[in-house]
Amino acid sequence: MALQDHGESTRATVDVEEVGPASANGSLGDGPENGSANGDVKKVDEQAQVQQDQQEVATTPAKSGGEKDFYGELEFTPNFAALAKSSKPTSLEWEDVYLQIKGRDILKRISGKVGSHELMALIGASGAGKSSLMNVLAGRISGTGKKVVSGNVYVNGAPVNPIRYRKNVAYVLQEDALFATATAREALEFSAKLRLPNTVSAEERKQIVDELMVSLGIDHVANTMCGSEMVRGLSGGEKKRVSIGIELVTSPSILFLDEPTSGLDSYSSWKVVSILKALSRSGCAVLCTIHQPSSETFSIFDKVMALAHGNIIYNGQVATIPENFSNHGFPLPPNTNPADFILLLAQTKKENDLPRINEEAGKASNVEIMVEGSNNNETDDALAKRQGSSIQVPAGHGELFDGERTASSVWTQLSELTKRELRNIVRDKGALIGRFGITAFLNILFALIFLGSADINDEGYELRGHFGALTNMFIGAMFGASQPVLLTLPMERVTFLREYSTGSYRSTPYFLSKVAIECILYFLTSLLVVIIEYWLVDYQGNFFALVGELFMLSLVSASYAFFAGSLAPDVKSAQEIAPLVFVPQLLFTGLFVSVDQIPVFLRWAQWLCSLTYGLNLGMITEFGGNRCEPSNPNSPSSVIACQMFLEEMNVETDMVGFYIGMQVAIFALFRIGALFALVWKARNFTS
Ligand SMILES: Nc1ncnc2c1ncn2[C@@H]1O[C@H](COP(=O)(O)OP(=O)(O)OP(=O)(O)O)[C@@H](O)[C@H]1O
Repeated sequence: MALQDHGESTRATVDVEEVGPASANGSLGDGPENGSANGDVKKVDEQAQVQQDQQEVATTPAKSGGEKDFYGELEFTPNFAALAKSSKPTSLEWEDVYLQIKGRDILKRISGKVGSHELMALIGASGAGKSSLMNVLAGRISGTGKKVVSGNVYVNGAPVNPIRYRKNVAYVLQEDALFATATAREALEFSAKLRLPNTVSAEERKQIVDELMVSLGIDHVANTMCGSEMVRGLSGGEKKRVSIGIELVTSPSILFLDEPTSGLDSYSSWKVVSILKALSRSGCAVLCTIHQPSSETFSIFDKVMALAHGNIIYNGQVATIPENFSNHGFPLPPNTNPADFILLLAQTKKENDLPRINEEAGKASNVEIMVEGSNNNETDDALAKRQGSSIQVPAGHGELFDGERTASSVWTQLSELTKRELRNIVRDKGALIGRFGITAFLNILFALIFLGSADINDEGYELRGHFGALTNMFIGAMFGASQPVLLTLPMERVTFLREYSTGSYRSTPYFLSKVAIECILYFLTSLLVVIIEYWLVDYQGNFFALVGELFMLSLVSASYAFFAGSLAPDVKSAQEIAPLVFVPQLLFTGLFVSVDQIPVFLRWAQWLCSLTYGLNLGMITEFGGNRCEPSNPNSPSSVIACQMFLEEMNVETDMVGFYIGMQVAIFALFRIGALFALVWKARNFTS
């Protein structure tokens, strides 16, 4: 059957007389890109006409469904004319993309194209390979480990290595990885401040954010917090539009979206896809995976690629689906949503019985205009090739991670991140009340239980009670500091991964901002604990020494939690890992068994126990020197008894510096470990 050759009404593309030997260049495999200076891209001289067309398309509000569009009456006409001025019209083409994971063929030589000004949907049953294809094209999967990747990718007709090109594309994740307590405006401003070069003035940034909020239809909720499961905030559709806006601040020319409508009702989905259509009209090539779109939403797309079992079953215009399938012996029943029809076919037919309809097959390849001297449309790679230089980028080593390249300075990153963390503490009132309220409640309870236990002048004084009160206070500080981190980090981590992987900031400012805020919080909670307990329990040591020791232990305990939270896939797993880290600490303090009695091959673990060092310092503060000397001769307390107790507990009063040094070392070790764990996750971050 002869496929119809459908015109591309909105694209600014031109046929080329000659296309260079593509397979040698822009390959997805391990090989370097070493294309020639000539021959890859054929330039044409119709630029002026095409650019005029592009401008017209860009300034025309997107229509979202023609006459069938009953939502159209609601007059939602997003317009990204402003973006059209700053983004470069770009097309994305891929050829023979192959992906194998653990010996299984996931993508079987897929070819396709999404032109500038085009919106393409990637559909297919679950597991068909949609996300995999998009991740390969977006440079988020490389041929390392058990993955084999090959194929060619072209941007504006020039071969590129997607991993190298990754920083030029925007990727909107399925999960809205938004900072819950930031407002919609703050989320966009944060992205603009950290991702736009510092040549962009504050006023220009504000204008970009303002225009985006209007275009995305979120200006009316500008000051509403994004929200989360714990914090009330934006609706699902509004959050998705904020997520898109965050990526749009950099005026990307290629936009990928992984299931942008998942979890949204049909009107919200329609609105999001209408926005994508308008975006494509600004010159952006937009590709998104989508599950079960309504007919109205599906008809907004220009093109669709349907996958099944890693193969294309349809690649072409949305409008010609009925005709093409009918020509292949699969007539679309009347009043059927074409997307549902394709998905049903994909899931009910055997692999060999499925059609392979490809409108692009056999067509002369189209490439976007490239003009010598004017780099308007040109990619870095294309420029390098035109100039005859070769680019060698081994798969799996995007520059983003190797150099942690960011647009803003480290100081800007540190100040923005710290401001955001501070705001988070103030706005998340539930967490704030919980943190200080629970600390106050528990320590009042402890103080009442151990009321006067540390009073060495009391005739009923018992060293055991004094030590018990002290131990309880330190154990409380350890768990009090680690629990909030274990609960929040796995949730916050996805935001870090998104922001870090898009080059918003480096890892060090992120960690420093966290530590800065922790310092404030842990100092205040430690102070609160000692204020409550000091006089009620009647501790003997220096008030500020006890505050400092609890503060140090809190910071180190949070480091363990940070490490566990960085490794754990979710909150539940983090909670499950926590006992592994904290319970052994109780055993190595010497509370239940002397360390000398623990088998030698396990004894090394004592060196990693911050609780031991913290408690040793606390014991020196409470029982060291002549602090056990009572003024009441009837009290059983005595300096000698305390010294013997310290010896029994293996506490050396002249090793204060060592105990502090070990706390600092453990703090650094686990923080750096967590940092590596997070950066490693960010490197492998694909969804
Ligand atoms: N890291 C991996 N290890 C093993 N198999 C994988 C991995 N990533 C993807 N796959 C497999 O590749 C196939 C395609 O997955 P992919 O996520 O691309 O499908 P999808 O079409 O996007 O599905 P969904 O709509 O459910 O997200 C699936 O069978 C999946 O199990």
